[in-house]
Amino acid sequence: MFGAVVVGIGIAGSMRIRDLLNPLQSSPSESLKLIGFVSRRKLDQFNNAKQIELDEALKSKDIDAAFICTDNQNHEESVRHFLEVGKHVLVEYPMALSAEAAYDLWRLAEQKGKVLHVEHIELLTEQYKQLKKEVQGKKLVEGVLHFTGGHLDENLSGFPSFSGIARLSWLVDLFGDLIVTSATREEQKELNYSKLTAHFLTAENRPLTWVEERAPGMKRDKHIHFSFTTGILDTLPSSSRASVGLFMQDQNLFAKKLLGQVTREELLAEKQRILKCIDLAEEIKKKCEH
Ligand SMILES: NC(=O)C1=CN([C@@H]2O[C@H](COP(=O)(O)OP(=O)(O)OC[C@H]3O[C@@H](n4cnc5c(N)ncnc54)[C@H](O)[C@@H]3O)[C@@H](O)[C@H]2O)C=CC1
Ligand SMILES: C=CC1=C(C)/C(=C/c2[nH]c(/C=C3N=C(/C=C4\NC(=O)C(C)=C4C=C)C(C)=C\3CCC(=O)O)c(CCC(=O)O)c2C)NC1=O
Repeated sequence: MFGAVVVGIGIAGSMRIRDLLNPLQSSPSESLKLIGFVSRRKLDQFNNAKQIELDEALKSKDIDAAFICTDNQNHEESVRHFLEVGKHVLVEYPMALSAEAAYDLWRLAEQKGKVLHVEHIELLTEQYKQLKKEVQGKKLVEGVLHFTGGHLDENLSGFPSFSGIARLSWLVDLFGDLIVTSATREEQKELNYSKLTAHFLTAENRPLTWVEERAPGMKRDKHIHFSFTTGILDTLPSSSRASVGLFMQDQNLFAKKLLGQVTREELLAEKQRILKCIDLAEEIKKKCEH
């Protein structure tokens, strides 16, 4: 059994507590046991889970793993604290808000011999799995991925190429290695309007564009326009809900890693994908700031 603590009780943290208390039957998640949660608010009890102080969680011999579900801005610090005291860590994406911090945290995890797992539920949705099937084997001519969503506080969420890393993760998982050719950022501060546009080239020199647009009240949505040599794909597959919740799927993956049931090759491929996306996010940020 691995004792677990959840840090940060917002949308993601609440779902983590729910899933830790109700693991999927006969799945690796049954090897995780919720010991308590850490929150800055005084909550005492949450779904029968017990609130504990951060210091206590870091010291506790009953806790083997921490689920970091705080705002992006806090990820680096929390991940570092728990790795330093020899705990395994699951962190919600993005793992950090700079490439330097991300590489540093992986090094620390390896030094300590602990699992560092970054949640990427955007790759686990039925819609994405279907999209991946539709794209597989096709040759890209050019493509656009346009995301819209509500306003995010950048002090908490970080630069949009990091808070929007799930879109980068789609593009890299679909089309392989990318290089950033240019990136711009448009902002109307008084309206909390923000639009990031990044241009890439694939390894086959095909152009890809990512737009991340946010404003108060803007609907959370994604649009694609992918031209292939065989035709155009401009609607995302409609998809049913996964029979196993996304956070539960992710928790199973983490538990499998703790149990040593994931091969070195798989671990390495995942780490490389995550760092590749973080590198792109960093590169986009730099280009926008120039
Ligand atoms: N909501 C979702 O569907 C998904 C969220 N995520 C990621 O999960 C993380 C959290 O997102 P949400 O739950 O949506 O945000 P949220 O704003 O609902 O929750 C964040 C919580 O962390 C708490 N917090 C911040 N700093 C803290 C600290 N130092 N100690 C203890 N608690 C602290 C905040 O008070 C808040 O309750 C983000 O990194 C986000 O990118 C990832 C995938 C999906
Ligand atoms: C209803 C308000 C709502 C909020 C505040 C919300 C927040 C939210 N959803 C996210 C991703 C995500 N959120 C979901 C799914 C959900 N997330 C949910 O909170 C719910 C209810 C679902 C279920 C449909 C998925 C699948 C992702 C991964 C990125 C994606 O594919 O869009 C993220 C991570 C950053 C990002 O990728 O943009 C945040 C902060 N999502 C919401 O839907």
